[in-house]
Amino acid sequence: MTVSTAPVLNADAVDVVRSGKKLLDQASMVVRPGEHWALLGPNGAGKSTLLSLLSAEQHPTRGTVEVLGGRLGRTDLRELRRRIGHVDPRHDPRSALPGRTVVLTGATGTVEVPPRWHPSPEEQARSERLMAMMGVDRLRDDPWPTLSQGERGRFLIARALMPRPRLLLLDEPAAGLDVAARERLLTALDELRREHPELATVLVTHHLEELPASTTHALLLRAGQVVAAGEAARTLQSKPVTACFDHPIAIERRGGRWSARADGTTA
Ligand SMILES: Nc1ncnc2c1ncn2[C@@H]1O[C@H](COP(=O)(O)OP(=O)(O)OP(=O)(O)O)[C@@H](O)[C@H]1O
Repeated sequence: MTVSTAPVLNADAVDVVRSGKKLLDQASMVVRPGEHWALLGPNGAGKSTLLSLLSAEQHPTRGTVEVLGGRLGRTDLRELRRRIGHVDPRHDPRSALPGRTVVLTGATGTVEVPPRWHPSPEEQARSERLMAMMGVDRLRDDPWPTLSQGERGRFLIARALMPRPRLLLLDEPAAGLDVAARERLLTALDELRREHPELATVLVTHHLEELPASTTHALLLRAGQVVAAGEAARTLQSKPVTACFDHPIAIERRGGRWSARADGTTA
């Protein structure tokens, strides 16, 4: 089997200007199948803005963005969005859907269940498999409002995987999780990446501790500009991270995972 190396994402010299303010300034990023990118930067750096382009929700003001071979501005964004797995922590169904139904809405790309829509037996079976993989099958009947943040996060990853996306975008998936829930989530992401070697992912976070060991690449953003981008082993180093956060930060990598602390402090 030949594995395609054509980029899954290709943003080239992108500017985003809103209300006269440059939110992204000549930002470029290329993501290939099997790569797992971390998108890091301080508050207001432009991470969400970049993610909104990669998820085909916004157009750039200048520059070009290609997602799964479709050029923003020349492609039907709704059709494109259906092919992207997007884990958005703000996902908020209006009705108290059980967790299993929220997963099924990944097949329709909608927040609620469309009228008169019924899942096929294949969709039903896939949703069951994905809930089991994410370790939430025992919570399948629990209504969404009663689920904890960590449980919702895992349901949302299962939901995002329903259309078998080649690209999975994760917006701060570990935010607000306790340490055990975070570790379970990161282990599940490592396993997911092992089981689907062609899947590409982009994970946004403020915290290096929230990066799975399977992270292969990183892009550091500051004030809308790319400070560093490339292989994680080279990019997630004290010097570029210090420049990105404008604060002396020492990075350590142990057992594949990263940690950060203010430089110059004693342990
Ligand atoms: N529509 C808009 N008009 C003007 N400024 C905006 C608009 N949307 C976002 N901004 C500003 O753009 C900057 C980048 O925002 P963005 O949400 O992309 O940053 P972020 O890196 O995701 O931040 P955080 O880590 O705090 O979530 C911020 O200063 C924000 O206030």
